[in-house]
Amino acid sequence: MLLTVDIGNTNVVMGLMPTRGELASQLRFPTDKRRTVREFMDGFEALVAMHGFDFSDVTGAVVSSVVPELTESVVASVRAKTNLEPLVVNYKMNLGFSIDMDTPERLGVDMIADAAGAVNDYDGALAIFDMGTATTCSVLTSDRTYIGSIIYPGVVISQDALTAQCSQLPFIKFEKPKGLIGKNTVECMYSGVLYSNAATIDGLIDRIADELGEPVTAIATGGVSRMIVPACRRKIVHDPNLLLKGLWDLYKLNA
Ligand SMILES: Nc1ncnc2c1ncn2[C@@H]1O[C@H](COP(=O)(O)OP(=O)(O)O)[C@@H](O)[C@H]1O
Ligand SMILES: CC(C)(COP(=O)(O)O)[C@@H](O)C(=O)NCCC(=O)O
Ligand SMILES: [K+]
Repeated sequence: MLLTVDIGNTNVVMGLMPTRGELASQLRFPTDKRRTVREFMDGFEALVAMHGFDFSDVTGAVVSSVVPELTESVVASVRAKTNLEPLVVNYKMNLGFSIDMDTPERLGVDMIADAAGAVNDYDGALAIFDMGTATTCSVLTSDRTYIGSIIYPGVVISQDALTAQCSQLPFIKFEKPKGLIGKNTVECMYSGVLYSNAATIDGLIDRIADELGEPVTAIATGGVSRMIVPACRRKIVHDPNLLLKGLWDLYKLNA
């Protein structure tokens, strides 16, 4: 069974993965750069105990991090608890695709993991939307080359910025709007969250397909994708476990 850790800008997700992409046990911490090795060790303890597993069930470990400040603490805690050297995802390992970017060393490893999972599951050119703290779109051509990405503010942080900057706009916790055209402030904001993000994705898919000169398979993943994808007009495959599948595939290719 694989121990996985995905360190994102909002959440750190620890998991135990017995089969590709499925977590038998998971623990989610808010990302806080002050977290200590001891806290992560306690987290692994809880993760393993939660479903009656034991550390001896863990045969490998893989870490993906877009928060460098936390990577070393997580790696040290994995070592301490499992005696295993975790595979830390990076652009130089065997990926199953090539990267054609100016600075591949800067490419977010969450996007690398998404792409690694996607090239095994989908044919043709790909546009992979990962909706977390930021929304990212990774573009791969049909010859399995990662040619670039698009990065813009994520659904939740863009909403929070709107509320923070506008005196008369209340803080909202997203709910599905009654319709496109709102009749009161909160309904107008619900509509804005949903349809601005959905329309952006639709528009980007069209533009990417135009630029590549071929149709693309669009895939969406990440914490908030579930609420946005249903409002999109383009065909989009919702694949919530894509990054986890990528971690499994990267481990198989590199361990
Ligand atoms: N299932 C969900 N439903 C609603 N909001 C979510 C869900 N999962 C995550 N979020 C919110 O989406 C934002 C991004 O979270 P997450 O997907 O964990 O991002 P990251 O991988 O960047 O840490 C956070 O504000 C989080 O609270
Ligand atoms: C774009 C990101 C901030 C997304 O992070 P997330 O929303 O998953 O926390 C992350 O992938 C990152 O820091 N990337 C480095 C810049 C780049 O990919 O070019
Ligand atoms: K993201």
